[in-house]
Amino acid sequence: MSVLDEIIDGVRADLAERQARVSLDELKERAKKAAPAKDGVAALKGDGIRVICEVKRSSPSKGALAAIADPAGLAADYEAGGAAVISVLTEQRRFGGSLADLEAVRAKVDIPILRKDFIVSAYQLWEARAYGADLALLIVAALEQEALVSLIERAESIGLTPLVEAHDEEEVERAVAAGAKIIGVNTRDLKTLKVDRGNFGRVAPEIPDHIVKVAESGVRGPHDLIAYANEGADAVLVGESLVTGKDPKTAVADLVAAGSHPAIRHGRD
Ligand SMILES: O=P(O)(O)OC[C@@H](O)[C@@H](O)c1c[nH]c2ccccc12
Repeated sequence: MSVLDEIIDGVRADLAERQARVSLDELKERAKKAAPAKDGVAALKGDGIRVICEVKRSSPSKGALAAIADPAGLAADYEAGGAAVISVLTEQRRFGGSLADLEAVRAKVDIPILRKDFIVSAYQLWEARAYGADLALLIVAALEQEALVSLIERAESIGLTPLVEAHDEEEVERAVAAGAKIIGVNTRDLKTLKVDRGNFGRVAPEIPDHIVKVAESGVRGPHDLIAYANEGADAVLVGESLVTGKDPKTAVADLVAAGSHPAIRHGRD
């Protein structure tokens, strides 16, 4: 069984527990009371390279990264540094996240929020909306094509923008065929957990121009952002280097400044 399969088994068990506690109708009621979702595509497209900053306590590959006693405070620092979107990991077993983190971050920041989890059912999309997310991650490798198509449709119908994660050319093809408007290429293989930054440059050319391209994982600082940008990224998703560094606000500001440099735009046009 791959790491991804193991994670999804745990996610399904936790999901069954929540479903037994909170009915879908209750969740829908709560989602109706949430502020309308913000436009995820608009947040990630435009001048400069947009930076998505992640609230991430631990990972299957590295174990504990940072305690993050105050996820909302960290997210506020990200926002102050110029983040375009905050990513909140809500998976509990391997990443140490929760819906409570999502709720706390929502109460503190105004920019769009991505629910980062292993979404396998519409119930989790309703949860995302009910706890204030604007975007939701859908991982191609975790879903049959039919499920991917229907979760993209369902996400959009409730106002969520799906960020569809692919790892290779074949998964990009599936994401495009399923109607993704934003595709993230994860340079970490979720089956082996290895990061190969070169993967973005190989896979990104397969993504049609009208689709927003996000480079995920392995950004240690501005030089990695610039490399991804020169390979066509509209945005980067950064977790570990921000949560393990000393000053997340300055680290984000440095990334945003690097991503605003005119030379990058020039290289891309
Ligand atoms: O911590 P990093 O290397 O900066 O990576 C962030 C993000 O890309 C990574 O957390 C991630 C990408 N796709 C995922 C899917 C599930 C869980 C986590 C992820």
